[in-house]
Amino acid sequence: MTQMLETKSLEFAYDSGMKFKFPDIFCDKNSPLLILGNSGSGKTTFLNILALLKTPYQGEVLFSGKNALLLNENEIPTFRAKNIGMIFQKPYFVNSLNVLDNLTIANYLAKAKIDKPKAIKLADSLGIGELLNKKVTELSGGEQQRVCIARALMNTPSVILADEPTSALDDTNCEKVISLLEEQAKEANAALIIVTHDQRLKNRIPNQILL
Ligand SMILES: Nc1ncnc2c1ncn2[C@@H]1O[C@H](COP(=O)(O)OP(=O)(O)OP(=O)(O)O)[C@@H](O)[C@H]1O
Repeated sequence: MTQMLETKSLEFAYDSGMKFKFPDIFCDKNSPLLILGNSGSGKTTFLNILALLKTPYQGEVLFSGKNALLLNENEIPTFRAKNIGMIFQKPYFVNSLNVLDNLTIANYLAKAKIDKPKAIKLADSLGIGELLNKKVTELSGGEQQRVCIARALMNTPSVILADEPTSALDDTNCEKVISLLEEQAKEANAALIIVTHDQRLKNRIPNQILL
C-alpha cells in the first residue's frame, strides 16, 4: 500500500554546519504518528522539511508515492497550500484581518475558490463560530490555536502537521486539542503527524518515532 506520507534517507544541514540524519517515516490516514525527541533533536527542523519549508541536501519526501522535493520552486507554495495543513508552535496570522478572513486566506494561497461555508462549518465544529468577525488579536491563546487548526483544514489537506500543539496546555486542554486534531484528521481523511516532547501524548498515540 502507498503511504500518504513517507520519507527516505533525509539529511539536512544548517548553514552553521549542524547536520541531521532523520529516520524514515511512514504515515497513512488511519494511523497518526508522533515524533518525539529532546529539545534540540531536530523535531521542528524535520517538520519543516515535511512541510517543504526547508530543503534537505539528500533524501525524498513522498506524498502518495510522489517525491515532492522534485517539484520546482514555483510549484511548491501551491502544492503546500493544497496538500499540507500546518499548525505551527506559535500561531501566525494577518492581524489586520478578522478570523473568517484568516481562514479563507488559506483558499487564496491554494489558488482555490474562497469557501466561506467551509470556514463557518469548521469554526462551528471547533467551538469558535461566534468569533468569526473578531480580530485575531482579540482572541485568547486557546482560541487562536483553534483558528490555526481550522485554517490548517480549510483545503482538506492530505497531511496535517502539528508542531507542539499541546506543550503549553494544562491536562484538560491538552486532551481537548488532541481529540480535536484526531477527529478533524479522521473527518478530512488526512494523515496526522505531531511533533512534541509532551509525554502525555505518548500513551495516546502508539505510533511513535524518536529523533
Ligand atoms: N536557522 C537555524 N540555523 C542554525 N541552527 C538552527 C536553526 N534553527 C534551528 N537550529 C538548531 O538546530 C537544532 C534543532 O532545532 P529544532 O528547532 O529543529 O529542534 P527541536 O527538537 O524542535 O527543539 P525544541 O523541542 O526545543 O523545539 C537546535 O540545536 C537549533 O539551535
